[in-house]
Amino acid sequence: MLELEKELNASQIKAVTLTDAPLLVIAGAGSGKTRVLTYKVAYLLENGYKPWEILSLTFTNKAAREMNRRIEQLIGEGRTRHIWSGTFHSIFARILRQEAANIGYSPNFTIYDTTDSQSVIRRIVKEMGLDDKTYKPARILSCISEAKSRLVLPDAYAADTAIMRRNAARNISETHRIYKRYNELLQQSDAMDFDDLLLMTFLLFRDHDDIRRKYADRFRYILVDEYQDTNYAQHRIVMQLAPGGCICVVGDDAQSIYSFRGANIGNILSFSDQFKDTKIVKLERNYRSTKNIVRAANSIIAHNKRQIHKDVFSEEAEGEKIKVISAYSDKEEAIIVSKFIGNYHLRDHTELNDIAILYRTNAQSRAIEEALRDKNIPYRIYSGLSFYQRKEIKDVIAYLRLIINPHDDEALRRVINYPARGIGSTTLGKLQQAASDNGCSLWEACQHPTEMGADLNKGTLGKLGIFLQLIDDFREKEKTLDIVEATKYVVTTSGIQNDLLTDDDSESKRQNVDELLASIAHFAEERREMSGEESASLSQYLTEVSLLTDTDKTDDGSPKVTLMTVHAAKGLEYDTIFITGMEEGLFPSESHFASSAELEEERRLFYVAVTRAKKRCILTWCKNRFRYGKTEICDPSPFLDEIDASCLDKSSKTEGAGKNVFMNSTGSYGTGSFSIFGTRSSKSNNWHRATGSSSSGGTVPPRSTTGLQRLRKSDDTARNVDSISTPNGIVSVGQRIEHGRFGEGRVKTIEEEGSNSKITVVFDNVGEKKLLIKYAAFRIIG
Ligand SMILES: Nc1ncnc2c1ncn2[C@@H]1O[C@H](COP(=O)(O)OP(=O)(O)OP(=O)(O)O)[C@@H](O)[C@H]1O
Ligand SMILES: [Mg+2]
Repeated sequence: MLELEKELNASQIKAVTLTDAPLLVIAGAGSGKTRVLTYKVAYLLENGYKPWEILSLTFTNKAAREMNRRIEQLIGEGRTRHIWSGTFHSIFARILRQEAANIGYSPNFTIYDTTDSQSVIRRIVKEMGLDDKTYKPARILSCISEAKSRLVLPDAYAADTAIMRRNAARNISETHRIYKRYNELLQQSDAMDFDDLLLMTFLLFRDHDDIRRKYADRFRYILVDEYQDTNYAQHRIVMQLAPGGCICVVGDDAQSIYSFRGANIGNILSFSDQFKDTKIVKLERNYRSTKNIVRAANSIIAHNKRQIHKDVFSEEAEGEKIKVISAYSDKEEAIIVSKFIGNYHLRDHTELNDIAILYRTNAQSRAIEEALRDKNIPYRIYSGLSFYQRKEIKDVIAYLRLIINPHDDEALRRVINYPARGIGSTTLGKLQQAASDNGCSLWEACQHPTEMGADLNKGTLGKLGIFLQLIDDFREKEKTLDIVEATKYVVTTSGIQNDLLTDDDSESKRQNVDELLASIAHFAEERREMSGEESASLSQYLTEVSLLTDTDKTDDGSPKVTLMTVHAAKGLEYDTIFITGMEEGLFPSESHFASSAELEEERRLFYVAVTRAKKRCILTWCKNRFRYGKTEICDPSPFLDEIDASCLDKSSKTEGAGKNVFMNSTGSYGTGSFSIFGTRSSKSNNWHRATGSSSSGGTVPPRSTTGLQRLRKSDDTARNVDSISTPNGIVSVGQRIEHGRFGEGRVKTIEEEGSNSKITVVFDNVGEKKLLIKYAAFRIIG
């Protein structure tokens, strides 16, 4: 049974229980918006709604999973199984697959990533004889993406004089033609890009009212988190699906940070104009952060002119002041951060999982990673989708994509001659030309090259035939094997395995391919648990991978510091937050010179960063930063001066950092490895195994378990014991000790875990603390 009164305040309860009118919850950071959505879903389920009647749209798929987990804790296991929950993109991909035939696609259409899309544009620019320095793929793709997210189709694009004038001024006046051709080629390849997942859904519902009605009737209630970051297409689809206004959206205009991707703050501001009789609930109490952090955040956002005024307040403790620390260089900045972490972990027993390091750009992570590795501090990194962007992973996935959709030109181009099989670029060029002349996919051109005008010699035709047979064989196998077995078969039979085995430098690539297999197995398992499906399909897996967001990656959950961009941190919370690179031109980024609107967006981003912290926030900047291949002299961020001075720790605002760093001289603690992919990397899984080895640490044992590792593994298993030998003598449960800082206390439990053995002590003055024996400074007093 749900006990709302115990878990929510009055405004939150109102937001949860109000279901007979469109509802807009507009509230500051940490005020419980996501919590309201979670309880609201549980409330709906308790009040007669069926799971499949609820559509819950979140910013990441991980957030959706977490929400479901919490709901099950509240009202019982299995209750969320058939809820439609996930990101806009993943939910609409699912609907589009079901309805694909109505828009000229097959249910197995491919989702092109940015690299695929840019490669198509590159080909079109060449085909049209345009200058590739002016018509840069990234630039053109962003124009197309902007048009799609505003639901502007190629003809309307060409007819829009404002757009055409703007493009002419930028010397890209042919963009509308590229856009048109780009859509044709994607359709021919049975492929959609990310923006198509929204655009096509909109068109599907617009042009097939029966289908729109089917979904609008099915979803009796729609919930959307982070509404301030929806774009126009998403906003319109929501309107198509909720004509009756059975909808609740939550958001914070002060946290709108995706306008560069077409997000429109106006969607939240105009919500009540779009939905008649909208009720608005404001939440103003922040439950996440200390008073000091909330005050600091308020003082930052107050500098923005465009905002809905809110009085956000906290009833938590006053808390620590915010530290501002300057470093000489980015390298020193990273060392300082790592020392602070070591110290917080050892001295204050802050869990590594409760610490996050944020930065404005991914490039900043390198120096920080290095410093953490030096200190043997394990970390996970949410950055880009580096694992799935690796060549060996993309190669395997391209084969998988071809199995599902042989018309996927980009996948075919990638593997037609990998591993090398004598089909060179000249042949590919001829096939491409034939496909282009006949308006068909490359796959079709490969099937009938001669008929389609590709002049290939007999030898080449033979090689091409073998390749086609190989893919056909894979397609057959996929019907009978489960997805892990099917992928293994592809890796061996395609020749990839052999290629990686014969290359001496391929150890890490082989590990990555293993990791891919592990991720597929994990996916299948999760699918079984979550939806009760017997076996997951390859197509489902590929959809999931192509729609992963930065924070969606899972890992083994072992204690690690989290590294990510501020954008990726949206919606998350940690005890301790470091915000690094607080420099003019970096945060705020250079774009802010362009307009005051850009500066305000950067400021909202800073507001998001600070409001992730529950207890502690440390801001760092450096005087010299290595950027764009050279060392630049930096000024501190103007944002630092915008923070209410009473919220800052004055003593920390000093030159250099030495004074603030109180790490022991060796600085190193614990041992072990780190996650390099930020995903389920074999290395991250091995961290526990490596723990307890010599303090030089940091090297990763190979995957196979050697005798030594087995030994370490057993060393690693924690068990409760009555007494343990320590550098301070033998300590037993019940004994009294005196600790250097915490004073006197009684030993409650002892966990033996090799070099990670810990004692839990109930101190007379400071309560219970868990201490790592190897570092704990204490003496036995009775
Ligand atoms: N009534 C409440 N009682 C106890 N804890 C609460 C309450 N409301 C919210 N919280 C807690 O406060 C924290 C912030 O809540 P939540 O993440 O839902 O806020 P939010 O408004 O979604 O924040 P953001 O704007 O960053 O997305 C969470 O840890 C949540 O569990
Ligand atoms: Mg939230």
